[in-house]
Amino acid sequence: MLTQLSESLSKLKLPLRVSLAGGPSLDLGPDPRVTLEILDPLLLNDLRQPSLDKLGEAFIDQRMEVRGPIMDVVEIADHLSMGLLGDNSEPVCSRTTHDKAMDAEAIAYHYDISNDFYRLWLDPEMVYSCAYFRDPLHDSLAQAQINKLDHLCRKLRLKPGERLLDVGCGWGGLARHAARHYGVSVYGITLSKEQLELAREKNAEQGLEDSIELQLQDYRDLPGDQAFDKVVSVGMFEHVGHANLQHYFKMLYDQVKPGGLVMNHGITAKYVDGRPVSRGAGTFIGRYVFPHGELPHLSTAIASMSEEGLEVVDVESLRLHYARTLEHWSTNLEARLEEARALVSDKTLRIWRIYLAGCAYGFRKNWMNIHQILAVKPLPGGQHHLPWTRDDIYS
Ligand SMILES: C[S@@+](CC[C@H](N)C(=O)[O-])C[C@H]1O[C@@H](n2cnc3c(N)ncnc32)[C@H](O)[C@@H]1O
Repeated sequence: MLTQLSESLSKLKLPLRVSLAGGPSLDLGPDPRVTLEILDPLLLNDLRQPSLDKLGEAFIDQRMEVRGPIMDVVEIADHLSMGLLGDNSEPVCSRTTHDKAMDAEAIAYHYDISNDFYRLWLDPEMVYSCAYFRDPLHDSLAQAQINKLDHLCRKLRLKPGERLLDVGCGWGGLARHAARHYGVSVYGITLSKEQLELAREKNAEQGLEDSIELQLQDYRDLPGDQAFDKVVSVGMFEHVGHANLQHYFKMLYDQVKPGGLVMNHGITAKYVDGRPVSRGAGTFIGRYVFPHGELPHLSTAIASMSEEGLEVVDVESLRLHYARTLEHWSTNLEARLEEARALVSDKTLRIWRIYLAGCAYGFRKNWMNIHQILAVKPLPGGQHHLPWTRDDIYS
């Protein structure tokens, strides 16, 4: 059976061994670093057109076993796929009309799997978004996450006594950093019950309950009464969807006082129409990792913000920072697989292993980007009080 495939596969010259369980094997090049062991012979047919979603699915459904470092598995799977399919983007964009019930379900699917599982591979403050490697050679993940929290607070020019809204607050790392180091009071919202519980515990342990209030709330239920000096949203707008983007930015606009700042930090698509790249990788993420997630292009995000009256003042790409962050997360998880097995199902663990290593690879390859977009809500006369240079952020 393997011989039927050998002609198309062996011309790829990859450090890959393909084997049939208990049967023959085929080396596609010398010194294979990775082995794909086919457990279900029907899979051989799929290997003729090996899209990344099909390969990923075969792994999570245990129709195929992989051996070798997970980063190598992802890289070689991509070369295999590209060698046989070419370098195509996915033709269609998967878009949904999001409603609150659908989004709550999607968030529970991803975030409510187990706090202890996330604790295994995130930094101590459990920040679940791109870190900021000021010193790319020496910064640990923990240091880079502190750098990121501080970078956001500095860009937001937080001052003692101000009120900050954190939309999609996760386990509360940014709220605690801002309250402790910048003297602000924070109102944060999440849709994840598990996150909320642990975030509140962490706030209490650190004696910050008086300055931080966290609630289980959808961004569409915020009151819109301009009660906040600053608004921040980190790693959340990927859940909003193109159909709701305009409304989402209107909600952020409505929460902030005139003259206030809004920071949106999120993953953005490579292509302007938001279509995913890379032979099924986006399909896999949408199906198994972030249901109904959508990545708008930077230009779409900026256009929506502008339409809602937010004046974009600064944009920063952190693409390589996110590749590095995901490498740390993946390495941490790979080092603790036994503990992880006790916390989540085998299928979930396989999905998260592929997702972390695959996204590290994808950011490195420029399949998607991530941008911090800072905007101001101008005062009625059009002016604002931002400094005339950016020296204050970097001093
Ligand atoms: C990737 S996590 C980022 C968490 C946090 N900002 C951080 O950097 O660690 C995304 C967060 O967005 C929240 N979220 C997603 N959709 C939401 C919605 N419709 N309303 C409120 N929060 C939402 C999730 O519950 C989660 O807390």
